[in-house]
Amino acid sequence: MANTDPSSVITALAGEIDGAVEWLKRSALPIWVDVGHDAETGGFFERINLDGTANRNDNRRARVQPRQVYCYAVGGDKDAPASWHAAATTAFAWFEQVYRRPDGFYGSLASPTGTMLDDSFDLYNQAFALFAMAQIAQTFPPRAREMEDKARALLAGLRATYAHPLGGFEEGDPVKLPLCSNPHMHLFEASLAWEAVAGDPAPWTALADEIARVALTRFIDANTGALREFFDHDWRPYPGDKGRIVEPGHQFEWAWLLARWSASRGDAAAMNAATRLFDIGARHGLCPSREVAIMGLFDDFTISDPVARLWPQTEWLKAAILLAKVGDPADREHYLDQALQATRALKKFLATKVTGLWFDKMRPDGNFIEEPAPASSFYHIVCAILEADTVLKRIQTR
Ligand SMILES: O=P(O)(O)OC[C@H]1O[C@@H](O)[C@@H](O)[C@@H](O)[C@@H]1O
Repeated sequence: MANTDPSSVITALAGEIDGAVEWLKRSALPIWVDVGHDAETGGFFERINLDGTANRNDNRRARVQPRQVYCYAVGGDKDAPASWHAAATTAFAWFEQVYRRPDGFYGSLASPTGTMLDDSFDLYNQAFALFAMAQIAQTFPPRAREMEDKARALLAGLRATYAHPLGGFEEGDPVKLPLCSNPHMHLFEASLAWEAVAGDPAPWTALADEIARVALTRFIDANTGALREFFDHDWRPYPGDKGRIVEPGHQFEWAWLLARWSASRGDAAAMNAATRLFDIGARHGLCPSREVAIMGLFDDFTISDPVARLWPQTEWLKAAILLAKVGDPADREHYLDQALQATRALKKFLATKVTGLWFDKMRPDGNFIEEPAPASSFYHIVCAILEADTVLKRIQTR
């Protein structure tokens, strides 16, 4: 699998990434707004069928709307059709109108016409609300102040009601177990996005630093270097097999975030943790025959779930390309080669008959499950392709 000539790896990687950018701009962004956006309500559909028609009757998860808002705010650059930015704006308005509860938190699930079906609090959904607000602030400067006020109020609410005494956040009020690393990962992502765009970055810097500390001291096992998913109320591994789950996609996703954080803070220990996470994902989380990242391991690195979903491939790519830039220069060729492998893995999932859609799950036998493409994966794809394009260009010009 490994390709050892550095210049040929960069050339191959640049070719793959150019192809991915082309696919994104010419096929994916157009179809997910033309077919995937519901002009009647202003929100986004959950899924597009593989024949290219919208799946209009799905209920809509709160996480999907802000993820799609991010895609069309960040993807709609100056040459983009006006409909892309318009879709981001109307979907955010729909999200606010439908999911926002009187206490300022966001509920979890709504019907296609906008009736709230499950208004329960989920930390995960609050993280994506914050993330979308940051991208709106970035893309639409006249709305920056409004978004910052809104995001600050949401963060204040989270701190007031859900702050965990040992750092990080609770899953519920009253206490709900297990505690989870996953929503913290997305809060970390949102805090880094806000740190870059806020008029007053201080609360976001504090949030990012707090989450990094909890990740380094609680989520990551000091002996193996692996990051777990589920915890008891003292941030110890949750009892039973649940507490032993280690997801390769999340090893990569946290590696990317901790590498970003470490580069901005000059924190060498965090960079070591990030490279170790990457290494665990790459050593134990890749299927040699299918050449893709799989869903689940246990803490002894045996396989807990051999299915390969699309999103871990995007996280593999983001972490590899960034570590090629900010990691140990002696390992650059290794990371570039990993980025090339990840790009090729991602491409397998994008090979649908109607261009611009994707398969979400590859079975252990290498066949994809034939099912509608979920909108929830788009944010992973957009972020990975834009990150790979930007970082590779920086690597090439230095
Ligand atoms: O499962 P969906 O909604 O497609 O989201 C895709 C995935 O995104 C990742 O960043 C993680 O948070 C996963 O736990 C999640 O499953």
